Amino acid sequence: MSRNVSPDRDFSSSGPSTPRRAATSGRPQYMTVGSGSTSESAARLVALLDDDSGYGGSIRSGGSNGSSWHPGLTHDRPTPSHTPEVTDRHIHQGYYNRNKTQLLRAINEAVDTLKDFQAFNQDWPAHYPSVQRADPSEPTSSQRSDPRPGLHHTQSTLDNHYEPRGPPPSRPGLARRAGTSLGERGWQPEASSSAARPTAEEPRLVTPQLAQNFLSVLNIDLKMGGLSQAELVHSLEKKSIASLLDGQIRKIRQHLYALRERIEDTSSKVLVTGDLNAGKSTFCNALLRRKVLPVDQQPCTAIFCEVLDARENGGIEEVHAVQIDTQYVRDDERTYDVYALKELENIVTENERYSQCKVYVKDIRMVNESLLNNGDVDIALIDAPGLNADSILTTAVFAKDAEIDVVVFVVSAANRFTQSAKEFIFNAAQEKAYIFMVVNGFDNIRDKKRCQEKILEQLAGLSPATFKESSELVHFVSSSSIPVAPLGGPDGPGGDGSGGSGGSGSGFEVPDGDDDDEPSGKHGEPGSPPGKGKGKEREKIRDFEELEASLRRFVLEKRAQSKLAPARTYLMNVLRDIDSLGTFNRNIAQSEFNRVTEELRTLAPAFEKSKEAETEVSRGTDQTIEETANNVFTHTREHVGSSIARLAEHDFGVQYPGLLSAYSYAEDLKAAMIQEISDSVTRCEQYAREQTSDRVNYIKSLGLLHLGDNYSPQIFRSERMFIKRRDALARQVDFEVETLDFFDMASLWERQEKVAGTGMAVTVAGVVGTRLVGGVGWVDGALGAAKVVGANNLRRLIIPGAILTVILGISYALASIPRSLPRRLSSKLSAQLAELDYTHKNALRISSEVRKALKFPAGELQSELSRNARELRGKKEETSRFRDEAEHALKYFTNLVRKSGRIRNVVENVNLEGPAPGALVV
Ligand SMILES: Nc1nc2c(ncn2[C@@H]2O[C@H](COP(=O)(O)OP(=O)(O)OP(=O)(O)O)[C@@H](O)[C@H]2O)c(=O)[nH]1
Repeated sequence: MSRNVSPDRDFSSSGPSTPRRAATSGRPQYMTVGSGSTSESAARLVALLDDDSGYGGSIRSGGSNGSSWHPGLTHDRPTPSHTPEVTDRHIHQGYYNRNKTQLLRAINEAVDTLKDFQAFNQDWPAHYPSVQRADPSEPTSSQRSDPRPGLHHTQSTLDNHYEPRGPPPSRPGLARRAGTSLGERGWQPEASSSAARPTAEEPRLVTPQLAQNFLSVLNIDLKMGGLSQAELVHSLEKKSIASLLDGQIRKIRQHLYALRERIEDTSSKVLVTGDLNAGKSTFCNALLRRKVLPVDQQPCTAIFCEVLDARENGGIEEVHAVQIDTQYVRDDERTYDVYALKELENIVTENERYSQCKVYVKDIRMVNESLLNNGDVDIALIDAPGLNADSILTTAVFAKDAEIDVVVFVVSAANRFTQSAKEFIFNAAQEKAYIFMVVNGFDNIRDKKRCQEKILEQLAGLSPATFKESSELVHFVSSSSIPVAPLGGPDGPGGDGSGGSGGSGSGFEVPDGDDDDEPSGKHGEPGSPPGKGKGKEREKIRDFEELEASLRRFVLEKRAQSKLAPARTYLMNVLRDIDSLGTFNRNIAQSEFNRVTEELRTLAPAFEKSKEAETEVSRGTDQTIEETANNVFTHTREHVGSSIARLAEHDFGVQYPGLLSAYSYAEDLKAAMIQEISDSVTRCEQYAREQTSDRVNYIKSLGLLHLGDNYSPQIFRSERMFIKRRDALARQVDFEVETLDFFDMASLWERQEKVAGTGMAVTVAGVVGTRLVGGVGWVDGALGAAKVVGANNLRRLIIPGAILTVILGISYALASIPRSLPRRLSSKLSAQLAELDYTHKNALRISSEVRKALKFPAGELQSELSRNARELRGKKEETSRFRDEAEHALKYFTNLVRKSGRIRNVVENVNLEGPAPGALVV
């Protein structure tokens, strides 16, 4: 094994770990390892450094003596030539830009759509699907509540003829917004703006299985009080759901903004990770062609080091060490400590104080060569600590970060995949699918073919996708073979040349030319033939350049996937959810529109009919009331009047006990007469009751006719009529039985005349003969008798006759008490009743009670009908409003579905795959 160095480089003066400075010239120094001749790339790099890089100008041009490092990064760098690789990159970039533009446009449209949706959701709370509860028979809260709260109040009874009815029959619900079953069980829509309305039947829409997949990003996360989401959706007010949905949409919008920002960000992050001491830092330095990160044979990198273009830091090269638990903000110096680049070595071991450091360095390479700043995308390299039990988790988390576009895994060719490496790759492969593999230290391997086979064999199991693309993604290189400029520049103070294991000491370090496959680490051993070493060296550099080209392609391609794919996926989810929710709501709006339109079709005539019924019933009941009251009035007058009139003839069944008890007889008779009058009134009342009951039933029948089952009048109790305003005849009638009442003077007088005539006739009969017989009246008889008997005889007859007459009269009067007393009493009673206006008053009382009794159901029916008409009017107006709303919602959601579909088509057509990695390289 020999170490061959370029003859024009002086490296003998210092060992590999000693900082080197060009001994003889001021121009950038470098060392090369190998056959002794400069490799093509190294030569190009040297030429570049000498002529173009702005390292302070070429020493040949006699400019600066090169004592200071002036990476003229602010100078224009030459436009790269259109090599196939560049063309490939441009094509990739073209794909990327087109996809990026399409996605950005789609994001903006989606954001606008979501904003609209939020606004619409305020007016028309969107329906949100929920899984129906297990027991459909269980009433919903809305079903539990009375659909007619207004009817629950106790109706104050105006009259005690009526009893409050039982619970009202259920009335058809008012117009409500409810979805229509779309088929399968499991889902049901919720009412929206009609949130307070009862939802008698909540249709199911899709199966619970589908429900789980229904919404992904618009899914409202409801985790409260141990209730399931479905239960919560049920228990929450529709407005609450709408506001939760609003919150969710806001979050989605924010996420879309973040994605948009990330898409617009032209930088890309590459995480370089791998086993301890696998050569990660060496690899990063090789990519940068500058010894930026400290390299040590002992594990040294303890924190994440992100290498960024110094232009992002105002062109200043420095290290920002970010303290643990601090969020790095470049513009806020409080979030980090500033160090010079050369101090990086001390910082990277500092994992007690710092969590990461940002290393701002100037790019020394041409646009077409640089990975860091290649003209298309600014790449930030992140050198991770070597994997071990402690760091594996942190690195895995880091690798999963959405900001990481590409994971480069550095594996030692000699050690192959360790357990930590396997674990990491296996996990990262789930996330990233492709991992860029750098099998480093390949120069140390003697049986390269076997090593390659072994590595690929292991990789096949760890990341099949990467294995499949291994020609593009797996590279066997020797990072330490790549010439790197020292930290301070090729001739700067930091150029210690330790980047290559066999670094020789000039400002630019070219590692040793190990041409042996032995895993020996014996770099730079002298003795190898110079030609062989040179060829091998060139080969290593070529291998590395191929790696760089692949990595650039991979970064560009993966950037598309890592930046655009999450946006695309998320956007697709958002749009799918908008579509699902839009379709769900559109269908509900459609069915609601159909339902309310149909409802309106029947409501209009029902409303007209209700108005007609109101008038008709009003007229009908008024007439009935009047007729019935008049009928009862007339009946009462007639009946009571005739009872009074027939009092004298009425057999009250009161026995005349004789003269001695005549007075009590008279009292009994009087009471019986009063009773009879009262009875006649009672009969009239009974008649009135019957008439009223009949008419109440008639009114009820009218109610049933017009209101159907919705009509539930109070129960009429006819026996409760006339309770308050009873007839109080006994108390009103006030007359004493007088002696004269026992004698009917008129009839008595008439009778006496008859008796006197008879006596005279008897007296003179024998005298005057038959002449007297034909006499009609006692006066005639007397005159006749006077003529016959003669005046003297007659005078003698008068006294006994008169006595006889008186006796007869008295005895007659006494005997006729049972006949004359009723007459007398009845006429006295009649007179008093007439004075009291008894008949009329009772007729009025009874008929007015009838009127009142009938007015209640009539009024009740009337108010029911008015309420019904009012309700129908309200329902009609409300239904019209719902129809307008539903129509508006239908239009909105139809548009929403159409729009989300259109945006989705655009997003779907964003093909992130592009051409296969390297496919375009001819
Ligand atoms: N022969 C040979 N040695 C290498 C190669 N790459 C790195 N080395 C050496 O391997 C040792 C470790 O290199 P580093 O770059 O520090 O490794 P690392 O993975 O960054 O180490 P940690 O971050 O501390 O885990 C150094 O001595 C390097 O010179 C290579 O390709 N070939």
